[in-house]
Amino acid sequence: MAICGALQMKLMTGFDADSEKMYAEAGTIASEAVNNFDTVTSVGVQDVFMRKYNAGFEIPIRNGRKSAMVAGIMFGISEFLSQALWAVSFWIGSIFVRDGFCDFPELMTAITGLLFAGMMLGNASGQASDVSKAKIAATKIFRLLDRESGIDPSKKTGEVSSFSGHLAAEGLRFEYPSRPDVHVLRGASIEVSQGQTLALVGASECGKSTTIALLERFYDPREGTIRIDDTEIREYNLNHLRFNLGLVSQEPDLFNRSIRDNIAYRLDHSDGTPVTDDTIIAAAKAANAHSFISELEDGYDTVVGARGERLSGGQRQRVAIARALVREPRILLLDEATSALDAVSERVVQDALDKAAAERTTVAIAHRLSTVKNADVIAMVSKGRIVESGKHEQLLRIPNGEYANLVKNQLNEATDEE
Ligand SMILES: Nc1ncnc2c1ncn2[C@@H]1O[C@H](COP(=O)(O)OP(=O)(O)OP(=O)(O)O)[C@@H](O)[C@H]1O
Repeated sequence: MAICGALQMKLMTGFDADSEKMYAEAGTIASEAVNNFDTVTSVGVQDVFMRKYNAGFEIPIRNGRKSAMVAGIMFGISEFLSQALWAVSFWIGSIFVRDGFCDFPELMTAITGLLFAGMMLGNASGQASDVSKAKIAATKIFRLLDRESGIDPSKKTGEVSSFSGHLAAEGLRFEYPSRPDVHVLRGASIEVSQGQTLALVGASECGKSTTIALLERFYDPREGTIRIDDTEIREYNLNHLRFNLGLVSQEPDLFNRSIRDNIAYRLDHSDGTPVTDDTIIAAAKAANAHSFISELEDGYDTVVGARGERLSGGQRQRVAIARALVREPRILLLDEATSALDAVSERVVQDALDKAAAERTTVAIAHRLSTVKNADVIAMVSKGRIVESGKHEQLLRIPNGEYANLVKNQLNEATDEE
């Protein structure tokens, strides 16, 4: 019976592991469809997602049948053995009593002991499928728990209340862990002095957002250093580092809470003291958000909905800017902060960003030349390297330069559109 149980567990571990993988994939498809509900319905691909989702269950169903078959056969064998044990024990026992080896009470004591042990073993083998599932789940959990990140958020040293804002990155080389063969950054170096604006420009996928991700320490570079105020960013306490960098990205994440909470969000949690209304309003004013917030029926108490769905793109972005500014960071990171907006919203948001950048060190990724032209330094990124850097006019003078070509192309596109 114990052998049956062990065999059942061994066979079913393989089936269950495959099924677990397929369930996870089907779950990913379902959550993609739900999270992108608007896109999925507007392009009418619900059926495609349904088919993919159903296809995800083909292997688990097949495995489920095999697994039920194995469990059934093994259960049958172990039940048969347990009943056979009764029969054989009574048969042999009766011979022992007949030949005088033992009396009847001794026989019953031995048989009861034997049979109960057998039944317990049989029951245990019935749990084999649960044991194999628990083994798979526990392996995943322990693998996750044993993983050590090189980026330690619990490090207590390196606390910093504010930066002065000098930023320098040198020789950055980086590949994403999920795609180690793709060399995203191949020795990129940038420097921006306190209070200046650096614009990162370049073709799609050349590594601009990745540079911002490294500055925020979402990842560490494989090679190279990033220094803020002449200290390597690995030396800073991670929370303090991020707290002092104001990040505004293309699609801001707003929480399904009031505008006030969304602006004050991280400050409330950092030292436990709530942010005053004056501070929130000052940040909203600096982000050109105060007037539209005041016009809402519930003002700063307006709940914005999941991911800010009750606000327009431009309004969401201005709340995100206010959230970045309320902490008064000395360094602002703008990752295509206006590229998802229409022309009118873009102007209002850009105006807010220009105001915010005026007193701060700013690293901005932007596609539109009107946004980058006035930057103190423009860095042209190409295939993971900075190939040109300087002011707009300087870069335009480089014969056949990449930035000059980019400008020419954008001007041609603008003329074609007219
Ligand atoms: N999380 C990730 N995992 C794996 N690869 C990624 C990840 N994020 C980006 N990449 C890859 O890294 C490369 C650089 O991406 P990155 O977003 O830095 O480019 P970018 O210059 O900002 O592009 P764009 O202007 O289109 O936003 C791309 O090939 C991209 O597919």
